Amino acid sequence: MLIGSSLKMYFGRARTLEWTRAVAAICAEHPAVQGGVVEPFVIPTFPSIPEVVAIASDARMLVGAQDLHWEDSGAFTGEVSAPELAEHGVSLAEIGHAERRAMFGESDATVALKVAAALRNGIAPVLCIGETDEGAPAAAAAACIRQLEASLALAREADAIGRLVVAYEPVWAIGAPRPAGDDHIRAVASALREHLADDQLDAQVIYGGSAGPGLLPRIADSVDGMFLGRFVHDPAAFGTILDEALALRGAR
Ligand SMILES: O=C[C@H](O)COP(=O)(O)O
Repeated sequence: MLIGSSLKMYFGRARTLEWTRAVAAICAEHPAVQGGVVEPFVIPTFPSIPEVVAIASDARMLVGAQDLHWEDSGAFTGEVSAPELAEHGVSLAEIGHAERRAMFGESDATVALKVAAALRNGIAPVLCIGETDEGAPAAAAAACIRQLEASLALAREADAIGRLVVAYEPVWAIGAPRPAGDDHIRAVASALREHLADDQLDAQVIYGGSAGPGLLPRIADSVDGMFLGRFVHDPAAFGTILDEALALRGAR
């Protein structure tokens, strides 16, 4: 199970490091992490990456970036390349989050460029997809598969291989009081898993969107992990979800 959180732009440097130290301390002691049941990750803002990598690596936590540019170098003021992120020890990069699509004009075309850039640089894309409006699971799954394939178009043309994390995040469930319904998540995540089952990319499907303690046991048969936000701002909640993952492993 891949379980982690994007800190978005919620915290400054001090709180980012405080949160990472607290979660790293939990992970360093937790049998779910140390026993290999859970691979934890954290995705801080760009400037905090080097300090977060230093804290996280001792606790077997992966570190991600919240975005990257699709070119490997050049005159792209304000952007950050995949090769530079890799130099910093970043192994995941969030691509196409709903907030970036809605507020910063990201399209499936730019997402496809970024996914290809991540894969060619050995960084696993955390490719965020999800339907915009609440509706029937079958329609949501169809929309997500269309978005997924559009986002993978260039990687497929390049015959890319590597790890792919698909973060299923229904847009209507992000920043909400509660996650999407269990049956909805299970139906869409299962369809995505089935779609990717024989893929040459090594794909995992994780769920995000107002997720917190209590959700994983209800959807664990359909997902490979969780993409957490506000509901793990208290580090103890991260520990609770690790407990849940461990209990699920024990139950199998
Ligand atoms: O990156 C995480 C997701 O967008 C979910 O955030 P949220 O749990 O705060 O809704």
